[in-house]
Amino acid sequence: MLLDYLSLSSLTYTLSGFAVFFFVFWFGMWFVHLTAIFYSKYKLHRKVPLLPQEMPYPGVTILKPLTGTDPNLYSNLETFFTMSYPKYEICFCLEDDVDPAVPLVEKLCKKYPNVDTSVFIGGQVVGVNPKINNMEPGYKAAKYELILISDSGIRMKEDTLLDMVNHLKPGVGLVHQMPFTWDRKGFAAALEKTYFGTAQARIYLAANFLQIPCHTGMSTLTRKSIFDELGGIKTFGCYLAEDLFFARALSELGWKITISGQPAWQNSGYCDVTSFRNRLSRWVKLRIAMAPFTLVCEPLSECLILGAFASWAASFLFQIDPAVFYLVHILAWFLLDAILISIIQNGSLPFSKFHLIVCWLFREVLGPWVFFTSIWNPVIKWRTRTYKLRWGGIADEYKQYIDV
Ligand SMILES: CCCCCCCC/C=C\CCCCCCCC(=O)N[C@@H](CO)[C@H](O)/C=C/CCCCCCCCCCCCC
Ligand SMILES: O=c1ccn([C@@H]2O[C@H](COP(=O)(O)OP(=O)(O)O[C@H]3OC[C@@H](O)[C@H](O)[C@H]3O)[C@@H](O)[C@H]2O)c(=O)[nH]1
Repeated sequence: MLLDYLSLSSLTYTLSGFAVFFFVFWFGMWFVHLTAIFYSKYKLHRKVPLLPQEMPYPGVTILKPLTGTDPNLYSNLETFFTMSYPKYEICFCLEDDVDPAVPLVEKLCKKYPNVDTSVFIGGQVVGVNPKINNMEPGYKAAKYELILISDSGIRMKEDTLLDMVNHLKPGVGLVHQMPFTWDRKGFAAALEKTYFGTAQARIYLAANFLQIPCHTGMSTLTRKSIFDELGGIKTFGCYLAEDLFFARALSELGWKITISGQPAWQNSGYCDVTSFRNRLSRWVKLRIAMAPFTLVCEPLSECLILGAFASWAASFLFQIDPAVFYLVHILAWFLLDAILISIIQNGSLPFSKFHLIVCWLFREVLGPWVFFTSIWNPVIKWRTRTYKLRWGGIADEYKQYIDV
């Protein structure tokens, strides 16, 4: 009898402990939502102020790693030639001279002879990260103290570089653009925009507000002297997630990190649900290897999963109807996400509210599914190569993978 009573009370205590934990986490996520909304409102899409006339704009070396082409590559690259910034050079880095991007680059260099450009072919193997290997020769030849690393799918507005440089205040060592997308047509494009404008933006903004290194390296402005102090970009060649390791190293040196006023306008010409899913899966694997706490926190921070646990906790602790709680939770989460994406878009979305609901629901189901299917397989495919990740984030090339 006494034993029954004791085991019952210890079960009750254990369940109460779990219920309290889920409830606290649930409250924490509303804090993340609100932080992201207020911070995005404060930080994004501010008018770019010009530097005072007596302060000349610093020169910027743009490193553009390219491998292969896509239907939007030419127009995306062209936006780098038409930026309104007084002093910059573009270093195109290509893996080999038969790369289909070579003729596009040559055509653009001919069309804009006044823009300072150089082309580096062949890269240099300094590690496993193919992007770093590709950029190494361009990095070594960089003329200017400021370096912008800009991925192939990125599109610039006329004042994007100006905006980024303006954010590189004294003490700031890294300015990055929060991933978002340029307006494109189709379901996959709407899905991508919804993901980058809600689930990812929420954590990205909250982490950056709290100065927790959370940086995706698709558009990164930094100082060459910092890279040099850390041994050059080759120091990060052993990682596939060179972006996060660089951000961490730089903040350990005491530099600040900030996001710029414009998000990154990703505009890859290949936009389909499968490649999007594969990219998310690659990123999940990187995150788990680099920040193992995401193994628990990431699925738990998903709307549908957290809602289920919080509904149970609410019914256990306060006898609230779990079905009603769950529905209200999902509705409130969606509304806050809708507010966030509209702030980041800074104008009307290129799809209807109905499409937003569909994409949002699809993403909310896709997110946990991608997560759980990714954790079982440590093999990572990135473009033409395959890698295996070790705990801590160091990668080994697995084998040459033939198909893209
Ligand atoms: C009650 C608070 C709960 C907070 C839970 C947070 C769980 C983390 C969930 C999702 C992580 C999303 C990360 C967003 C962007 C990452 C994109 C990405 O993977 N990029 C890689 C490739 O470029 C890159 O190498 C990795 C970058 C960053 C990974 C850092 C992960 C840790 C983020 C921690 C954020 C904590 C926020 C806390 C707010 C209170
Ligand atoms: O084999 C490769 C793969 C990629 N790259 C270049 O690296 C850049 C990013 O490649 P993708 O667009 O395929 O990949 P992602 O958008 O997922 O990259 C992102 O995640 C991984 C990080 O290391 C990157 O810094 C980040 O930008 C592109 O400019 C691409 O041309 C290479 O030069 N060689």
